[in-house]
Amino acid sequence: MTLTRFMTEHMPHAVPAKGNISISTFANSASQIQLFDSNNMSRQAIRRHIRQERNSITQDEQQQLALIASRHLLAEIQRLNAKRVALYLTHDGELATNKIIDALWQQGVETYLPVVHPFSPGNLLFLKYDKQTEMVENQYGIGEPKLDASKVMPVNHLDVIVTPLVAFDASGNRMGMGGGYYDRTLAQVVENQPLAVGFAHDCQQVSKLPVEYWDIPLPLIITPTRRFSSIG
Ligand SMILES: Nc1nc2c(c(=O)[nH]1)N(C=O)[C@@H](CNc1ccc(C(=O)N[C@@H](CCC(=O)O)C(=O)O)cc1)CN2
Ligand SMILES: Nc1ncnc2c1ncn2[C@@H]1O[C@H](COP(=O)(O)OP(=O)(O)OP(=O)(O)O)[C@@H](O)[C@H]1O
Repeated sequence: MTLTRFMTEHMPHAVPAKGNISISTFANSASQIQLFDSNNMSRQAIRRHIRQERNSITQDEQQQLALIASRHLLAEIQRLNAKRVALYLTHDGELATNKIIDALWQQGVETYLPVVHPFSPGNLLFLKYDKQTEMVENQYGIGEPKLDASKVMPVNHLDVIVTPLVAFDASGNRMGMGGGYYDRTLAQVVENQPLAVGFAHDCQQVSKLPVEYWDIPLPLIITPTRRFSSIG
């Protein structure tokens, strides 16, 4: 299917939501999703439960879901005319990014990956990632570009940060792996430059996340079936 035809057939249908968040369901998607009731649960308990859920998705399903979600994400990136996009390499059952990375390379969009900062604890650097990039494993066993100062892109020069997460809610609240890495990164963002886009499985949505003062809500979240947006 061509991308144009795909986009015409899969334009989301907006449904009014609480507050200023609009939730759209992509065409051909199941409209009823059973939300995990996270009320009164600790952050740690929610994290443990959702990590188990996303790790129980089979490899086949994961690839199918990632293909669908990647098409939606690619459409957003094209709509924004983004030239520099930070992504992540899939870990611990996260929605796979390999297809979207390939598509962006084909289109000449620059891609970047997070690198755990070597001496500033809890912080990330974003390094250019292409076919030639020399990779190493970080302390969590996730591949990252070998440190090279000439490959570092300051956060405010990125157009989009595709943000990994463990759990989210319909208000755009996000909870990650617990290191505060993306909280610190997103704290540097001014007026959605770059735009932080959550990318996650539907099963990672919970009814309501406990929010801490340092948590920064995501303006846009894409799942295989839905788009949660506070930016139109
Ligand atoms: N794919 C991906 N890359 C990413 C992140 C992410 O969430 N996903 N990060 C987002 O911040 C940063 C790394 N943060 C991480 C924090 C904890 C664990 C983790 O697996 N923790 C283990 C305990 C490991 C230990 O104690 O040494 C665990 O909780 O089981 C992984 C990544 C940067 N890169
Ligand atoms: N902007 C910030 N500046 C300093 N410390 C922060 C900031 N944001 C978060 N932290 C600290 O990071 C720790 C982990 O936060 P939290 O559990 O919300 O991480 P997370 O969102 O799950 O992880 P990640 O952002 O890496 O995916 C907290 O103890 C918090 O105090």
